[in-house]
Amino acid sequence: MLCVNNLTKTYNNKIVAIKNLSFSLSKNKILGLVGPNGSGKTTTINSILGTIKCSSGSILYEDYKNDSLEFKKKVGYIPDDLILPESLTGREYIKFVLSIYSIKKSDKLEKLIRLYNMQDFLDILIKEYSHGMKKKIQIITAFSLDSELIIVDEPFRGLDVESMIITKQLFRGFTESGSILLCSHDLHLIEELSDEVIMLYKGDTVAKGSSDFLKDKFKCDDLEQVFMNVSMGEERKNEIGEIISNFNNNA
Ligand SMILES: Nc1ncnc2c1ncn2[C@@H]1O[C@H](COP(=O)(O)OP(=O)(O)OP(=O)(O)O)[C@@H](O)[C@H]1O
Repeated sequence: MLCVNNLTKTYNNKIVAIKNLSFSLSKNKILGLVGPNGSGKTTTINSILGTIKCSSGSILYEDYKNDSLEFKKKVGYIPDDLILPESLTGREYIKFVLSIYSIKKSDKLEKLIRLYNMQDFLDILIKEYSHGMKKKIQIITAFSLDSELIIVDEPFRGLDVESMIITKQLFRGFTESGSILLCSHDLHLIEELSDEVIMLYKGDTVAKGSSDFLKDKFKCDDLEQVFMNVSMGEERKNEIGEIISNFNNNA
């Protein structure tokens, strides 16, 4: 189980990017992390991964701190950015990452390659890949490792319809033994996949619970409406409504 307790991060410019965030993510669950631009999602992910130091709070996976080797073995990550070594082929890249984790042979790898239909592209340089192919290589690599929890940031961006369907099924299948922290601006996907959702706004946790709980609590039909409720004031909602309704008028 991942336990984040009172996570706070203040950057050097005094911006408090995340305030007292607490949650736990247990095995077999998908937790959706959402919020407008600048609400603290990346800060949260980077703090969990230990790539930035939090100002206060604690982050544990089981009993392991996030700077431990055990934590890094158990917690995987698929970033939103397509930062990949462009001068390697897909096969070389996967082999390189597996070697970092001392994995000589992954039974899952061949299945994942076939799942994403990437067998004919593995010996091509990554710089020649399309956006979606890069994303697929990131997903294939991450799911080839022995991680128990995978943090995924906008995993569907750039994927074609078939790959999106496959990825959703892969995520659900993965939770038979593991867990996923899913960060996305796509609230329909978040609602479809997540057991629990955390909504951030300017670093604060403004909503937390299952989609059904949140829809009930805020008397909304879907998570987009909940999001509008918790991350926009009435004034902003009215302003948007007014601009849209007058958009095609010359007035
Ligand atoms: N390295 C940094 N130094 C100073 N301030 C930062 C730094 N990184 C982020 N911030 C600030 O922290 C706040 C949260 O940023 P963060 O990147 O975590 O948001 P986010 O929810 O991931 O946004 P987005 O949806 O745009 O990716 C913002 O106000 C941002 O300007």
